[in-house]
Amino acid sequence: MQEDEEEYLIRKIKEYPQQRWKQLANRRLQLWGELRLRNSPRGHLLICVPSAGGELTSKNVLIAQPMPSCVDTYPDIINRLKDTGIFTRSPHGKPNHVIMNEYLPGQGIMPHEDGPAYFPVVATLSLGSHSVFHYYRYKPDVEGAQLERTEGRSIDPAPVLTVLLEPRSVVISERALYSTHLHAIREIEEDLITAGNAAAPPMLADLGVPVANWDRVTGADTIRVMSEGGALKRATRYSLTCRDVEKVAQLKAFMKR
Ligand SMILES: O=C(O)CCC(=O)C(=O)O
Ligand SMILES: [Fe+2]
Repeated sequence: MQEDEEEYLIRKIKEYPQQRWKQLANRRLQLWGELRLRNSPRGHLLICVPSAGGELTSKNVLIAQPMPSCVDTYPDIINRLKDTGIFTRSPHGKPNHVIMNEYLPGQGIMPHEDGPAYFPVVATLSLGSHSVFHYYRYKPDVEGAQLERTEGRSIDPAPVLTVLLEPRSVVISERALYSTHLHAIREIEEDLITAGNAAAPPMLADLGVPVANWDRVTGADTIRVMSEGGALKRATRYSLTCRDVEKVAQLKAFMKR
């Protein structure tokens, strides 16, 4: 994505009225697309309703909104993601659901799975600031324990993969990283990097984990910090997480009620 597109998108995201935003403890977000999600105690529960406008129904169901033009007209993120081929096998062949997140420096997102409501591919566009994204795995289940997918399972605190997300970049999570792993952004204001090279890649100084994509970063400052070490201060970051909601069966089931 180009800088002028990034600037435009950030301006549009910030222009949406206050009531479009849902304030969470550690970020705020807007939900867009054909379908909207409601949180449930078991994680993401899919609430499916046809695109009809309007707001909350008596059953506390959020009604869908059409995609905003800044993701499907200019810049045409939806079709550009479609053209990458990553959604070729998804039910609609392209994302139909976008979450816009805003993170201030020091804000992040706890380890979580995006869950089975979506086709297991998510494309995350970063705008305005870098961030550092970690993937985690669960610790092996205790023998004989019958545990739910996510509930009560402990997470191995050592990330299996750590990726530096540059502004205007997109990261795509799929397969095992989508289906069996968790992902998170730590709630810190800067990322301290130790100097690295091909023989010994740069690491996150406090975690001691390598930056997996260190040799693919493009920002001048970021390239310098990867080779010399140093701090990358986080600024306000916007992310667009784009997915295809898979469970059409759930949609039908809901509509019959
Ligand atoms: O903002 C991000 O990069 C990640 C957001 C996320 O994990 C989510 O919306 O499920
Ligand atoms: Fe997520």
